[in-house]
Amino acid sequence: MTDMLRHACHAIATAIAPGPGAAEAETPLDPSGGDRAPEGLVVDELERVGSPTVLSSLAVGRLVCGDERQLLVLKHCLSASMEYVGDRVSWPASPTVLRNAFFVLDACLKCSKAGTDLEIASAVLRDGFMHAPETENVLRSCFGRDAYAGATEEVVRAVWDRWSAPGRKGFAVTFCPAPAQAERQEVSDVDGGEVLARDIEQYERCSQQLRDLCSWLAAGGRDSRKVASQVVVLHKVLFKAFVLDSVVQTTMGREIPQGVWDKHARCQRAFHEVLREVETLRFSDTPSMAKKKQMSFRAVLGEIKNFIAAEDVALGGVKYWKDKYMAERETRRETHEQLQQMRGNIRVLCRIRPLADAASEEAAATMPMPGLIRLRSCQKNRRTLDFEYNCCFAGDATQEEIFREISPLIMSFADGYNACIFAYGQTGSGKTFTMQGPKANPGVAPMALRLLFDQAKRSEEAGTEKWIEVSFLEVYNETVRDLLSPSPSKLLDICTLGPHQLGPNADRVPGLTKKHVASVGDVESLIAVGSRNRATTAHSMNEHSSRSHAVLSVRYFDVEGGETHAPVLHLVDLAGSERIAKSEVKGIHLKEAQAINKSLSALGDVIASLQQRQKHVPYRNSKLTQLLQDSLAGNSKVMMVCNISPEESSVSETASSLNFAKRANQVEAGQAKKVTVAGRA
Ligand SMILES: Nc1ncnc2c1ncn2[C@@H]1O[C@H](COP(=O)(O)OP(=O)(O)OP(=O)(O)O)[C@@H](O)[C@H]1O
Repeated sequence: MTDMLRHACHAIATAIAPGPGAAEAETPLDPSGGDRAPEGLVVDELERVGSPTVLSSLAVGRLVCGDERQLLVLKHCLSASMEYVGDRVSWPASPTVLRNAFFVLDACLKCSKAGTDLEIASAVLRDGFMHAPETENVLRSCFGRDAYAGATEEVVRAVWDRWSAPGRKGFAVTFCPAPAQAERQEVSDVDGGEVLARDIEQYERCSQQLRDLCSWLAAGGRDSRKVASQVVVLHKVLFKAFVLDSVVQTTMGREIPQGVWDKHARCQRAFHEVLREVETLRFSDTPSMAKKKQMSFRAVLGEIKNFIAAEDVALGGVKYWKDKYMAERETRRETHEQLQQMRGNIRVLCRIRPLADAASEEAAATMPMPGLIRLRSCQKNRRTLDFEYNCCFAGDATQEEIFREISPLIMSFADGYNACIFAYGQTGSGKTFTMQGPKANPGVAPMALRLLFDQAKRSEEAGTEKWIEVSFLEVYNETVRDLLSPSPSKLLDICTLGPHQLGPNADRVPGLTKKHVASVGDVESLIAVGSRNRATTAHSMNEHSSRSHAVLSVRYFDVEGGETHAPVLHLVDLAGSERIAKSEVKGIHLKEAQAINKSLSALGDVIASLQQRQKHVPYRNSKLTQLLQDSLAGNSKVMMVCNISPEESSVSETASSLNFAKRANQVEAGQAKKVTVAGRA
């Protein structure tokens, strides 16, 4: 065993088996460490050991121990070594990493045991040792050092020749030992304090790593289930570099210079190239793969979020990181959407109502960044709770912005799929405002119908026949009332058949009035009539509190190619849950409040059993769940609008609504199918 190897093994033993006596260990490496997948091992060690010297020594140790699965280990160790060489090891003043990296190559070439090592070395040279400014610098330096004479020099020359082979794009340099001195000087200057120059090198290195990943994917990595973890690792490297940068800039009290912004943009582009590459490899074809990818994003986003939270990255860094977070979040959001569609999840949209009295109170529910709702506790310890959703709106969001998020669902309904949108939330949180809205500022229902009429008009111009029917009912004190009937107090029954037993032509509520509507004006007048008939009352928390759950159902008939599609859209404005002690209701209103809370709790039980995929789902426990069972049991695209109040006095109700929304979002109802009926219902 050479001195160099003894030194390497000693370092490995110290790093891998810390503890009494470890430092004196003479045995180089426990080969059983190789039981894990090579990539995992390197990544783990990189995280845990965190020392480039030890890491490159690890490569040496593994090589000499004759581990059969060395190719990937070598590749990773080499790239890790290069990373550190290019990053912050001031070579050639810190030659250990370099020496070890080349020792690996050298040993591979020299040692011809059964040809394996030679093959590995050739493979590393052929595929693994990619051209990058840093590796080029390393090679250049080797020519100028006596220590790398002999076999290593041959390796270096082999790599060089491969890089400079005719036809190789972007590599027009011819080797000459002299520039090595100049390069060395340049790098020393970088280490001497040229932060920006170092940064550029760092970013370019990251970009190069990303490009290498692309090559790796294209060269066969596509079969590997490790692609996701590779992306995450590189992503982390990239972001750590960015954060370091921001911290340095910020703590130096400087503005982030334009060059750094440009680098960020470059690296981001490189990262997106990799993502596209991953896409073209159809990595997200199956739900399980899509889920993996989504988890990768989540890991990265979590990391960024932590960085943003860190006080170090105050000032200028924060803006940068917020932008970064938003860009990444958008990518993740798209993946998440795809995944949710594949699984038929109940989608969730959260909306914070504006403060009722903004002048005298500070909001306890805020949206510090897109997709994140932060709840500040009113307790003494002032804890905060974070809730993440794909789609959140702060108090200043307009009705149009909310509808923009919902309109794809309405289009899908017009395309033949059942849909259900229900507004959930504490009393006074803005459900009716969101679903119906005042005349001058219409909400989801009027806007959805306007869109449907536009759609119907366009299709009719193209020669297909459409017509729309609406019905409007309420569930009040566990009774069903027809809000469009001339005698709205007449009670109706709900069909007791199970969710999959009811035919597409059948009505869940037989005898319910259905009105054919020809224009938005028709619908608005019907909604006005129904709303007047709806039970509302005033209590301490809302002047016009709805005391019932209201369901506006729209059936959209579409005759196309001899087939009639007649999907149903339910627009549900639930009554608000309330703490009876807080709303101070008595008598009949107390009974109403109890009925509302009971039915909402039945809805909670249904959601919980759907989420846990229980065999029995207790739809029959309330009129509300009996009515919604067709939508919740699958075959319908469902969206929940979770309305929340921002006041500090509502924090516990808000937390419970947000938790409910989380559970609802986890319900996978399965993919909805187009609804076809035999004829006009
Ligand atoms: N986004 C908003 N912008 C402006 N005002 C709003 C908004 N959301 C709600 N409000 C106002 O807050 C009050 C309560 O809203 P709303 O009646 O819609 O609540 P709710 O959740 O339907 O209550 P309940 O369950 O008691 O019926 C209303 O005066 C409404 O105009």
